[in-house]
Amino acid sequence: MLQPRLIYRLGKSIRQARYASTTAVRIVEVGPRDGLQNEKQIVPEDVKVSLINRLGRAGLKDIEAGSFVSPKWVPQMAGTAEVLKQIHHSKEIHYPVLVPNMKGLDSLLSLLQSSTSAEPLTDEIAVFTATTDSFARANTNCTVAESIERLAPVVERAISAGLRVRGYVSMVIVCPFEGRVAPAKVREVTQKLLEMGCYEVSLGDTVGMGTPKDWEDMLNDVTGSVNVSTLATHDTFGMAVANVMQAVSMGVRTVDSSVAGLGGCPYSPGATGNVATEDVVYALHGSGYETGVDLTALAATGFWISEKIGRENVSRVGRALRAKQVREQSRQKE
Ligand SMILES: CC(C)(COP(=O)([O-])OP(=O)([O-])OC[C@H]1O[C@@H](n2cnc3c(N)ncnc32)[C@H](O)[C@@H]1OP(=O)([O-])[O-])[C@@H](O)C(=O)NCCC(=O)NCCSC(=O)C[C@@](C)(O)CC(=O)[O-]
Repeated sequence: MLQPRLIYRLGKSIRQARYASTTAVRIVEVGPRDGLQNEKQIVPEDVKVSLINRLGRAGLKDIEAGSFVSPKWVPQMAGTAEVLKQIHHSKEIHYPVLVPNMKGLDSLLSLLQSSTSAEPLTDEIAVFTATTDSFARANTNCTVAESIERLAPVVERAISAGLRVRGYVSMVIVCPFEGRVAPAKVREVTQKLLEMGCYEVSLGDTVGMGTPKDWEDMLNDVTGSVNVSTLATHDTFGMAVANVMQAVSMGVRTVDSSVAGLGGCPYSPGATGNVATEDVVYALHGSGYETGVDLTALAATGFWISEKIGRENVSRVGRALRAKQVREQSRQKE
């Protein structure tokens, strides 16, 4: 049974999601976590730190800094505590970190308690679950129901320690193991995360197969009862920018994306990176929305990190801007 306070909060959120009239869109940059977690090589901590600092200078206000997950499962995220200690903290920026269980929260809270930094190292965690048991098992070694049970006390304790908590639901359109996912399942899991105390829920098309019509149908169902203020859409089939614009046209005002299109999910076969932040920012700015992000500085950061880790920059906008820059430079030399 929902508590009255919660019903009010959900009711307010539905209105926000359905009738959002503001043109401001918040970008949650997930490259340093969702991007780098999937690289074959372990990216050195100083590179992760520089990446986060550069993204902050490009105007991003929410930058996922890493994970407190098991290093046996995702070795690429093992140095997150050091990264949090070394980044240049800005009061205006949130640096959420992924936490899968109480052990992860214990590690984070002891780090926060022992920190002598003037600024808190982070004020936010993100917890994650999925719509299907097959993916939940592959990603976290438990079913969806068990993950909800595992996360509830984590969320409660994080909130009482003064942290805000964001929720993720993976596989909101198609699951690589179980096929098409019913919107009702997305709604059910999203609602559970909100009832637990998550302030917002990110809906992830983790294999990136969804089309704008799939997103419209899913959001129409899910926004019937819960807040969907954010979404993460992977770009495997090249639909991600169109899907973002579909969701924004329906009132969604927070979008997760990854600079240079870095990454993917290590436990989702075939998933490529999240949609590139450069592509989302270009589409939004060109459609009358504001993000506060400096596209030129962001595109330069996309190239910087791609070169550092020897990976192709998959941002179409980043590549087009660079080609334009090269053309202009050679014209000046003539
Ligand atoms: C959840 C577990 C831990 C269960 O994994 P498990 O093996 O069932 O856990 P366990 O409790 O049996 O522990 C196994 C070992 O890991 C250690 N351990 C256990 N927990 C921690 C911890 N927090 N930090 C450090 N160490 C930990 C624990 O101490 C033990 O060490 P041992 O005794 O063998 O030496 C594991 O499955 C895990 O870490 N999974 C995370 C996988 C992951 O990070 N996936 C990527 C993120 S999700 C994603 O990308 C999707 C998203 C969010 O972007 C949205 C979208 O796009 O769809």
